[in-house]
Amino acid sequence: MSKNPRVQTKIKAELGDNKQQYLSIEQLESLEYLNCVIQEVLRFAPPSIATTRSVTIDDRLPASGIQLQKGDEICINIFNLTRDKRYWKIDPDLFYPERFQGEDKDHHPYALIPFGSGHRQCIGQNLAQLELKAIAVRLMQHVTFGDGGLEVNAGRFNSKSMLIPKKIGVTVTFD
Ligand code: HEM
Repeated sequence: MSKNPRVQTKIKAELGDNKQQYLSIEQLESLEYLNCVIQEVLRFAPPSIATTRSVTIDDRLPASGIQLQKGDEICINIFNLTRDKRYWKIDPDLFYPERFQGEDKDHHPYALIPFGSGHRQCIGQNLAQLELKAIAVRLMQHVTFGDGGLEVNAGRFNSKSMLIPKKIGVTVTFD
């Protein structure tokens, strides 16, 4: 957000006159641009960078022909999928929420799986997204984030199984 004042301005514009009050779940759900921003945050910096699956039968990957054995553990790299240029029309290294309103609206369903997929997908994903929206709205109703400068706000990530911001130093201005 601190590096994208344009995005903050658009969220604030979408909030319109809702500058003070708590919003209902229905109101939060109706904020289309905010929804794109949340999707873009989860794409650009997926908190879980990977998930795993156990192979239950001997199988072969159709495209590459790679042989899988029953009992193998497969790591599905959620982060790499979000940055794979084969699956995104707009440069995936760009933070650009509008992609979900246009060129990347119909992206491959498995190119963006921050909560996993299938019958072991995240049980808390709707709660998590609602919380993210509520927090983002409360912040955007009251403050604007600014770039704290290259030294403290260089971005980047540390990652093991979770993606942790490396250098985030922002200014906070009360509107
Ligand atoms: C931004 C927040 C969150 C992210 C990015 C996230 C991500 C994930 C991912 C990637 C998985 C593995 C899914 C798979 O392998 O297909 C998972 C599983 C799970 N998550 Fe979350 N999660 C979040 C929030 C939550 C919350 C708020 C809860 C509970 C209220 C929750 C509960 C669970 C549980 C119980 C599982 C295991 C499901 C199973 O194995 O059947 N998560 N989550």
